[in-house]
This record gives sequence, C-alpha cells and structure tokens, in this order.
Amino acid sequence: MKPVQPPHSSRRYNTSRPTRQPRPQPAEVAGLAPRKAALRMVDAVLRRGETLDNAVPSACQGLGLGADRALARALAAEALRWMVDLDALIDSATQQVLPEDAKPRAVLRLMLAGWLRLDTPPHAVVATGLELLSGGPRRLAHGVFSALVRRGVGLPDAPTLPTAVAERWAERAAPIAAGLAVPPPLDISARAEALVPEGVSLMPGHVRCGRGDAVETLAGYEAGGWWVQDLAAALPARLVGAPPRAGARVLDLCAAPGGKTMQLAAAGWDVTALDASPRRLERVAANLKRTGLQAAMVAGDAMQWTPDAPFDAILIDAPCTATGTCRRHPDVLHRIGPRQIAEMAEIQQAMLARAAGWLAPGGRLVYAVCSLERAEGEDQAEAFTALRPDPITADELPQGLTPTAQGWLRTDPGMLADQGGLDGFFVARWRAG
Ligand SMILES: C[S@@+](CC[C@H](N)C(=O)[O-])C[C@H]1O[C@@H](n2cnc3c(N)ncnc32)[C@H](O)[C@@H]1O
Repeated sequence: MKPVQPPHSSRRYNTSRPTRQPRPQPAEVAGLAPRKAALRMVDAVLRRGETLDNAVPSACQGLGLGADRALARALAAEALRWMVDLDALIDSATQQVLPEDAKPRAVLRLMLAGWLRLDTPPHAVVATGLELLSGGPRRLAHGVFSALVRRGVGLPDAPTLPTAVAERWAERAAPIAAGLAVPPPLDISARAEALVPEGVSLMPGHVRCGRGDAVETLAGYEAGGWWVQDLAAALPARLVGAPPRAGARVLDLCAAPGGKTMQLAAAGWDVTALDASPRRLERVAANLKRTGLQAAMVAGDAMQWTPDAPFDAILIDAPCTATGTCRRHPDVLHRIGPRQIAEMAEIQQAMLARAAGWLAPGGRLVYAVCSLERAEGEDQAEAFTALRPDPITADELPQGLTPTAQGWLRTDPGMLADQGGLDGFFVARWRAG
C-alpha cells in the first residue's frame, strides 16, 4: 500500500514561516567603525549645533573607551578645524558643485583629515572612506580623493577661519589661527609642595608638560596634588588673590567641574561653589575628593539664588560661548554666531549685576569668560559700573602677558606662541565700596 501523501494543496498553501536564517553579513572593513562615529560627530555639530564633546558618547556607542573613540574624536576635530581648507581642496578637484551638507563632502572632509592631519596612508583612507558611502557616489569621492593625492596637495601652515569668525576676531584672527594649528600642551595647576610631573613652570603653581602620556599615569596623580587646567584658565582664581584673613569667604559662581574651586581652596579661602547643574557638581565633588580639598557645594541657579551673608570675594566664571577653547574644541568655529553670543552676553550681564550686591564692603569681584568675543568680555566690563575698577597689574601675570590699558586681561591662543600658547580668556576685576 502506498503511503498517504498529504494533500497537494497543503504544501502549496502552507503559511507556516520557515526558520529564518541570518543573512551572512560581509565582514566590516577594519577601522570603519571609528570613521562612522566621526561622521556622526561632525554631523551633530554642523546640523544640530551640538558641542563636539556632547556628540561623542552617542556617536561612539559600541566603540568602547579606547583607541577607536580617540581616533573618531581626533578625525572629527581635525575635519572641523581645517574645514575651510579641506572644502577648498575638494572644490578644486571636482566640477560638480557639492552642497555644503552633502554626504560625499562630509566623507571627503574626513578622508582628507585622515590623510593630511593624522598621516593615514591614502590606500587605507580609501578603503574605509568609500565604505562610508556605500550606496552613494563612491566613484565621485574616489575620483576627488585620488586626484588630490596625485597632485600631492597639502594644507596651509594655519587653518583658514570661516569668514564670519575671521571678521569677528578682526586683527586677532591671524595669530589665533596660528595658535589653532598647534596641539595645546598639557597644563597642570598644583598645590604647594605637590609631587608634579616634569615640565616648565610659567608661573607659581603651574607646570606645562609634554602631551602624550595618559594623565592618570603622570607623576603625582594618585597623590592628588595637581589637576589639569589650561594656563589661561588658572589666571582668574589667581587674580582673586590671597584671602585677606583666616576664614575669609569666596563664592565660586558657576563652579563645575571645579578647576577654580580647587585653586581657591588650595589658596586658603573658605569656598562656596555654586553651579546650576547637579550632575556637573558631582565632578566638583570627585575632584575635591581626589585632591583632598574642601568647599561647600550648592546646586542652584545664580539668577534665583541669594546668599545668606555677603562674601569677601566672588569669582564669576560665567557661562559663555567658549570660543577661547577653540584649540581643543574646534566645533566652536562652526556652531557659534551672533545669536549664541548675544544670548550669553545677556546672561553674563544679569549675573554680574546680581553678584555685585553680594559682596562685603571692600570685597573683590573677578569676572572671567573663556570667550574671544568682545560682547562677552570687553563690552561687559565697559558697561558694568556698579563697583569700582580694581585694575589687574603686570606683576600678577605670567611673563609675556600684559594687562590692557583698562586693567583687564585678554588672552588668546596666539599669545605665548613660543611656549605653546594658551586658551582665550577675558578677565576683569572690581572692588565693592
Ligand atoms: C565655564 S563653566 C565653569 C568652569 C569652572 N569654573 C571651572 O573652572 O572648572 C560654566 C558653568 O556655569 C554653569 N552655569 C550655567 N548657568 C548657570 C546659572 N544660571 N547658575 C549657576 N551656574 C550656571 C554651568 O553648569 C557650567 O558648569
């Protein structure tokens, strides 16, 4: 007897799903993941106006914390730092007009940054770069890149600034751009007697070290006697001066992550560190713990908060556009414009006005911003008349820096070029009563 066959129809109309087999994926080209992350970072900066640092965590998901993440950030930073020059090279090698926000342009910027700034060999750049354009105009990108390699192109000595930025920084633009071309050194601020890494000291409590080693591996890190702080960023707290008597109180307004809090505490002040961000205050707490220094921490909005008692000194390290940190954060060259500057200037003006009423008679107010913009610096100081000026003097500054005629301090990345430069800051000082 023949076995019973299932009805023909049951085969034809069988709707049960076959077990799904995973489709074999081609192995990802080595080194592609950090390039993809770099592309996402640049996109976040240029399209969404995010800071590069804020863009890193989401762009680098799955990448780990090591070399790949560092490579991704370095590629994105170099593409942003040299963007005007990279675009000029791209445009010189194609007759096709590539829109500003076209993906091939974005990919070519990264490819060129890898080749010209990070010394990646052209064949390796092509292998990873074209993969970023899978499904897109790979031939175009390949053609442009290859033509530039054949021509043996290079970059100028200093990055060309975006036109609007160059206009804003006017006669300071060229030296600042020169400063932008050089990787910033590693500066540390140290407590007296602390064990510090080898380096050059440009003022008491400061050491400038060579770049390269991880900070945690440098001499004295575990002992907690020093912390990383750019030379310019260390000046505002120094300009507060020494406490006039034991127990004198200083308010560190806008304190996180706490570089200036630690300086003030190390100088012997009784410090109140206020910041609007509880999350950022956790970093102040961690920094104080590591260095064994003390400060009272307050989470509060400077626009709402009022102190119970007046202070002997107040340091306002005001929120700002941070264009003075353009060496480490070249995203500011593309994110910051008149709108952001005006917004910050309004906040700074209001903060200055409020804090002026919180000083004891004879108390000192120091105002600082890590901005290169007049509207956040010189214009603020000029407009502030609630207290009497307390001019900064040359003997309070590292050699090579001088106060302005008004007794303010203006630094920018083009200054102290022979010693490695410094961030852009503006500092002004007043006294109450
Ligand atoms: C330039 S950072 C301060 C850097 C810090 N002084 C240091 O040396 O490490 C500016 C800080 O201002 C804080 N901030 C912004 N708006 C604020 C406000 N309205 N009240 C208090 N803090 C504010 C931010 O959270 C940020 O931590």
